[in-house]
Amino acid sequence: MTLKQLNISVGIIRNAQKEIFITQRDASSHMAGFWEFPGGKIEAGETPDQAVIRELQEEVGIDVKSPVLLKTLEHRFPDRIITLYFFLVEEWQGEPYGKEGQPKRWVAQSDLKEEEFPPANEAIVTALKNNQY
Ligand SMILES: Nc1nc2c([nH]c(=O)n2[C@@H]2O[C@H](COP(=O)(O)OP(=O)(O)OP(=O)(O)O)[C@@H](O)[C@H]2O)c(=O)[nH]1
Ligand SMILES: [Mg+2]
Repeated sequence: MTLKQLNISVGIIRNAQKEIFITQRDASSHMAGFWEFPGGKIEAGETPDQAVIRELQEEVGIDVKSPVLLKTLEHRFPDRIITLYFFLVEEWQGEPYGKEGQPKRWVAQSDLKEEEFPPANEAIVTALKNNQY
């Protein structure tokens, strides 16, 4: 079996109080029940920046301005290999909400918990908790 290769852009939406907006993955999805940074698959012909802007409009209803790429990493799951582009989003228009009905919350950056996120997020969550970004 050949592994699925996916390229994913996600947005770390951070407000002036250093809180981060996270959403919970649907029960029927890959990594169901885990919390995530909103985002999704980069489509053919799209750059990672374009994908994060589109995904955050579709999933949380905001217009992202100047996303900043913090880190790129590859993660191998049993059934797929994903390349993740993590963008810091500090400028946007609108108020983020769970546009697809997904649970959401704002969490202080220092209170993020690695175990609430998919395993590929571990390093970036640790770095955020330690105020490296
Ligand atoms: N959005 C998001 N996906 C993540 C994160 N960490 C992580 O491993 N993933 C994985 O990256 C992939 C993202 O796909 P997605 O389900 O959000 O894709 P999508 O929005 O395009 O959804 P769709 O397939 O319903 O169109 C999933 O396999 C998911 O488990 C994260 O922080 N945010
Ligand atoms: Mg998604």
